[in-house]
Amino acid sequence: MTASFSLRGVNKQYGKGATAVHALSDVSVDIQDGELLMLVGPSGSGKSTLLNILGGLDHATSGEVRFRDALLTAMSDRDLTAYRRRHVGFIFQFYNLIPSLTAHENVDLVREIADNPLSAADALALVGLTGRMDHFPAQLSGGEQQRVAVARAIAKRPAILLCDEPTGALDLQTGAQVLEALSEINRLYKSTTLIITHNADIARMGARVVRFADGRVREIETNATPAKPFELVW
Ligand SMILES: Nc1ncnc2c1ncn2[C@@H]1O[C@H](COP(=O)(O)OP(=O)(O)OP(=O)(O)O)[C@@H](O)[C@H]1O
Repeated sequence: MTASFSLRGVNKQYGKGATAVHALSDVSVDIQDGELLMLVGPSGSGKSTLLNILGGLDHATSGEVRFRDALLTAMSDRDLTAYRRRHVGFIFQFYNLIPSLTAHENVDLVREIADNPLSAADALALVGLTGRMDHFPAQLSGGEQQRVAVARAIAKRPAILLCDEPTGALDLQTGAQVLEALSEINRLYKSTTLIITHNADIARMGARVVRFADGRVREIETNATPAKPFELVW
């Protein structure tokens, strides 16, 4: 497999002097193309900071971040925006859907900025929402809204899917449906998928689990047989 991301000595510091926060310290890791990787660790250990840097939302303070042949850490803001639009789908804990648009229209919006998108209907079918396309967010459950957010993220067929606590606001059953959708998309489209979770059970669905503490990678575990989302308990 080829490396999707290659990180070397990545540091991220917020602020200066005595009040500086070292959100990431000397992070070096390779992430393979098509991999499903879980990021775990205590609150404040740097997981979201790393995701934001990989997604081109934030800059590392020092070190190198490469995506395939491109050195993200040398890119201008404009190039990073182009990279993000072309290659990255984001899913956050809160779904951030536009309340006045239907599920179909919410997904359609993102397709306009993509080169070769899935149809909104196909993206919604992948997350099991064919019957809910014309519903507004307020007419959908939390799990369904999150699945619309997943459909929106995957409609542009991103090479990378970055998920920050995607089930943080959901119960077991609906959370498992969202994870099932992510795992299926990873299998079908081979999007490199990174999922942040606080939950040790959810982490078992990753082929690898990267454990953070104090802004550093403490451990990388390999799972020979990753768990299926519906086998997870939390
Ligand atoms: N914009 C910012 N300005 C200043 N400090 C920040 C900023 N963003 C994050 N931090 C700090 O950087 C550190 C890492 O934060 P980060 O959000 O990456 O942690 P996390 O592991 O994702 O935490 P959580 O699990 O609570 O989301 C924390 O100490 C946080 O307070």
